[in-house]
Amino acid sequence: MQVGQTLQAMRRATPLVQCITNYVAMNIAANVLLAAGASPAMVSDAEEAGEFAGFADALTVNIGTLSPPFVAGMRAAIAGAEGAGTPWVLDPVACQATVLRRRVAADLLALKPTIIRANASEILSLAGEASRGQGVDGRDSTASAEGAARRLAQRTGGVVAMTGAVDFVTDGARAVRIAGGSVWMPLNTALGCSLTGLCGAFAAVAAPFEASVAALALFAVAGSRAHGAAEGPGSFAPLFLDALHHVRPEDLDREARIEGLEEVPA
Ligand SMILES: Nc1ncnc2c1ncn2[C@@H]1O[C@H](COP(=O)(O)OP(=O)(O)O)[C@@H](O)[C@H]1O
Ligand SMILES: Cc1ncsc1CCOP(=O)(O)O
Ligand SMILES: [Mg+2]
Repeated sequence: MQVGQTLQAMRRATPLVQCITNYVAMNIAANVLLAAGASPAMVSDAEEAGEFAGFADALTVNIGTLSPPFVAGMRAAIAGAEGAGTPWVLDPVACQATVLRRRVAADLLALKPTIIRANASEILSLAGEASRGQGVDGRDSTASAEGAARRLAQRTGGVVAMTGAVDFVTDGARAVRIAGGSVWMPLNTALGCSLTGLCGAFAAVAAPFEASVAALALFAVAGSRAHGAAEGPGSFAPLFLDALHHVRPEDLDREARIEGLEEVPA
């Protein structure tokens, strides 16, 4: 898969990505998008979110710090994105944890996100299966949730980009696994949320499956590079931002560890 070409297209476009994300992630995700080559804007109030989504290049919706005003903003923005034919990405943070989260995640899922980016525990919950997630932290392996991810993709017609020690991306028929990254990534809060934003940036320039693979591969390669120079989660964070910025398209093609899987009938 031509992930390098997709990275080049994303950087050339510098896509405007509207991120409705949580209070924890706002600053981190904005810096991740800027370092990678996109243009983030954290715009979530219902009074302007729909208007903004009408001209943004992509929208991402994250339920990390849920409240009624956020939900109203999400709904307005998704309507605006759909009206403009703009791709949108759902990040169902901790959707297994509470009644409110399960309900809002199910409501948003019914609006058919272009891409769902989540950890394995969240994917299992969205698919209606038992989840061992602890709050925002995944506690299930992606290997145990590949079937759930495929079923979810088939049900929604979107792409599922599931992350963990090994990532798994599927559109219900095609699937790949992506290796790499660092054990210090889950010890840096909001990196998953930031990756959701990056999926939006790539979805602005590529089809959802290819966009998801490129975004996750860039994270994996940058994470592996930063791991080599870091001493722990603290020193990892700035090195990871630098790596996101410095990975060139040809580096991504060379270093990405993407395993294509056999296609299953949709
Ligand atoms: N044990 C691990 N080893 C390597 N990379 C990991 C590991 N766990 C998560 N990652 C990477 O961290 C990023 C965020 O994924 P994840 O932690 O699953 O999301 P979330 O923060 O939403 O739970 C992804 O790029 C993923 O590949
Ligand atoms: C800690 C926390 N609490 C509510 S949202 C959030 C951030 C979760 O980020 P991620 O899912 O990327 O780990
Ligand atoms: Mg998350």
